[in-house]
Amino acid sequence: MKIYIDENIPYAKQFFSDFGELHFFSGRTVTAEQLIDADILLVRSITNVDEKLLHLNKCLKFVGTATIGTDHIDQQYLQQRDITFNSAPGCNKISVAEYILSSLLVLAEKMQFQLVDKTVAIVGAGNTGSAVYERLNALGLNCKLYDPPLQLAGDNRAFCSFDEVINADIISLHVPKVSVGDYPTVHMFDANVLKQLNHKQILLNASRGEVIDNQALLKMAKAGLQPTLVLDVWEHEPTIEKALLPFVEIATPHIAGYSLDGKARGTEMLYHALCQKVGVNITHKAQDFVVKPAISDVTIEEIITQPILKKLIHLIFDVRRDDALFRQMIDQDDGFDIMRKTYSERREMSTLSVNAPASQTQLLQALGFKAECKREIK
Ligand SMILES: NC(=O)C1=CN([C@@H]2O[C@H](COP(=O)(O)OP(=O)(O)OC[C@H]3O[C@@H](n4cnc5c(N)ncnc54)[C@H](O)[C@@H]3O)[C@@H](O)[C@H]2O)C=CC1
Ligand SMILES: O=C(O)C(=O)[C@H](O)COP(=O)(O)O
Repeated sequence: MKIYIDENIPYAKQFFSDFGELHFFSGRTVTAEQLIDADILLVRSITNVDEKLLHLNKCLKFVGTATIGTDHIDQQYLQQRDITFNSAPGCNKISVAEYILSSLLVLAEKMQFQLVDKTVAIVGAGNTGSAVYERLNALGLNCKLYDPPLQLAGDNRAFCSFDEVINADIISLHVPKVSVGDYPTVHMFDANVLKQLNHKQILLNASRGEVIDNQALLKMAKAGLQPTLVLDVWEHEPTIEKALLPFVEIATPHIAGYSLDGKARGTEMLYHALCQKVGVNITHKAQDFVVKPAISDVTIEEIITQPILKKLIHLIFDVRRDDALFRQMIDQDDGFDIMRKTYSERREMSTLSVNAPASQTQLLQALGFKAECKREIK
């Protein structure tokens, strides 16, 4: 069997060598000619899998994307050709939530506010939105969820209106890219919605760039009216609107989901799907391949205040590192993609054991750490 794999899928050799001959390709430039004899195709989000890419291939049986998002896959076309498709739902939801947490802690320090005083609207209450909710709710923010499709489907959590979204102190976007149907998300934040926001609010987008009309945002920013912006995703990646950058407080090149753990989980999920498709037993586990973290234990002697939490989170992941590097790299040819390709190892909070007073373990666990109980503070 010939298996064609995006070169940026980690641990592909370890997981897929048993299935046949592996061929690696560059996700942005792969062509129909290259894939002519592929039996299995494994991609990431930067490869559009459609008729244009697959029309020369007559033997493809399985397509997998090691990502949560599936907007780059023409699933109807794959269905027509009877090609099995699997994605990796939720694989990197924790990384996205940790990106949001780091960003908010940085902004809270810089702008001198307490998270607990803020209301946050989470737009999209699926895997990533819920992971964000769990963490921010544990920190005492007033969290509101906005997700009409889920609400309509009978999800029994409390949901808010769009009016409440645009009036929240913090708005965090966690929707898929959808351009048709009753609840499209492309330009959900268009000029009309953006003009209802103000400079006291914070708007974070770690979903897909197209959810915010970037030109309308730029216009607003040039007039000095934009909310504080955290943008991980951009319209027209990798050729983004660079003029936006000076107006963005935290800017990164679509790496919110880029922890090693999240990526490895994505590969493992495709491996499971392929084992099922081919009818073989699962013999490999991501944890056999993923290396130990650089920092694995820490002890906290006090009650966790916001400054202590910031230090703790940033032992593992500090979004300012990525923001600084991005601003340096974006002017290089291919800087957006080079930074993603050479992204230095980032781990999830779950790789850190925190030894803390017993009263703090519930919070630490809700934030995703391995919490170990220490004697209570007197
Ligand atoms: N920046 C990054 O590195 C990453 C970005 N993503 C993006 O985040 C998106 C969301 O991921 P998940 O939460 O895991 O997906 P999910 O499918 O679990 O949840 C998405 C939620 O959005 C809701 N939704 C859809 N249309 C909506 C609308 N018009 N208004 C409000 N809610 C709406 C859906 O009902 C669903 O509950 C992915 O589709 C992907 O595009 C995902 C992982 C990493
Ligand atoms: O999982 C998703 O959806 C994402 O957005 C990925 O984190 C994007 O990573 P690449 O597939 O572009 O490497």
